[in-house]
Amino acid sequence: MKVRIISGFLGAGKTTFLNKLLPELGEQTVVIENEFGEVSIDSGRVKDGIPVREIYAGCICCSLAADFQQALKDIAVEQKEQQVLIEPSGVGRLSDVAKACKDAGNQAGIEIEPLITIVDVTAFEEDRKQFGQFYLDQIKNADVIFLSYIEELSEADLSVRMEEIHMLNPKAAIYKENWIEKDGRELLAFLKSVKLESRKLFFSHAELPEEHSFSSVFLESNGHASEKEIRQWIAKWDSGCYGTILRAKGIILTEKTAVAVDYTPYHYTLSAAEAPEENGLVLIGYHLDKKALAADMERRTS
Ligand SMILES: Nc1nc2c(ncn2[C@@H]2O[C@H](COP(=O)(O)OP(=O)(O)OP(=O)(O)O)[C@@H](O)[C@H]2O)c(=O)[nH]1
Repeated sequence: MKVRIISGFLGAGKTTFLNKLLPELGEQTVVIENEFGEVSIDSGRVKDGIPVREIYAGCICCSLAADFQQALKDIAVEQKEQQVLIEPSGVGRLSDVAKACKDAGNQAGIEIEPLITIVDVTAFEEDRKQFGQFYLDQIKNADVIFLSYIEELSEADLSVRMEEIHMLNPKAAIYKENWIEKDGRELLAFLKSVKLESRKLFFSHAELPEEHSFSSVFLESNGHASEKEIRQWIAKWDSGCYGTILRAKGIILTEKTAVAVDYTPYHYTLSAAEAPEENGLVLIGYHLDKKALAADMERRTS
């Protein structure tokens, strides 16, 4: 059974990348979605028809490692030919996820494909500064690196970023084009062209400094919000008055339709969506003032 891990920090583009690859991987593919938050949003974003196992409310690299290994072993027992795509939470350590796969694989005949990391080049400098080795674990342990939001950097800035990333992990193959514009066939061809030397995982065992400990909250919206109100929430998140919000996603019902919210401090989009099962947003960050966030949302939805 082949296993592919698609890692990357919060909002880097993991689910988008996974959805490009899926049509190329044949029918016997299973996705394992790991969400740090207590509500699983990404399982609903995976292409229709693909079985998804959800492991949420923690990370498969630490608190949920045992559940994760069991899920892998179960899949291996059910059908040996399957491929598994794993999307760890954006705040997981790739070294530990890969080790958990390796340990499960020793018992269940699992073959680990090149480890993929997606890096948002516009967020790289700031995230590296804030989260240090914890953040760099994903980059240092990647076999293949895809860069997102490259269209937002000048050529000169992009080549500086690429060089920095290369220096951090000289063995990784870096895909130099804008992968978001490519189809899955091309991305898979690149992945297959990567020649793997023996893989040695780098364990920094980096913990986040206490003041940066991540937490999450699900904000349920009981009524209808307007797009204007959603933009006002986002302006408040950006102001830092509720703590540091690093990621928000989910679907909010409006009077006429529903709006998918996709937020990081560097980019956000609001787009039309189908009515959701859960009318609300998952927020991940640190120093979150959860009470004030919930009160603000309640006050504004009617
Ligand atoms: N313009 C642009 N948008 C991108 C790029 N990469 C990702 N996105 C967008 O970024 C948003 C977040 O992408 P996701 O695929 O949900 O990111 P993720 O890493 O799965 O997010 P989490 O699992 O929540 O950490 C989506 O709206 C993507 O379309 C890129 O290179 N360029």
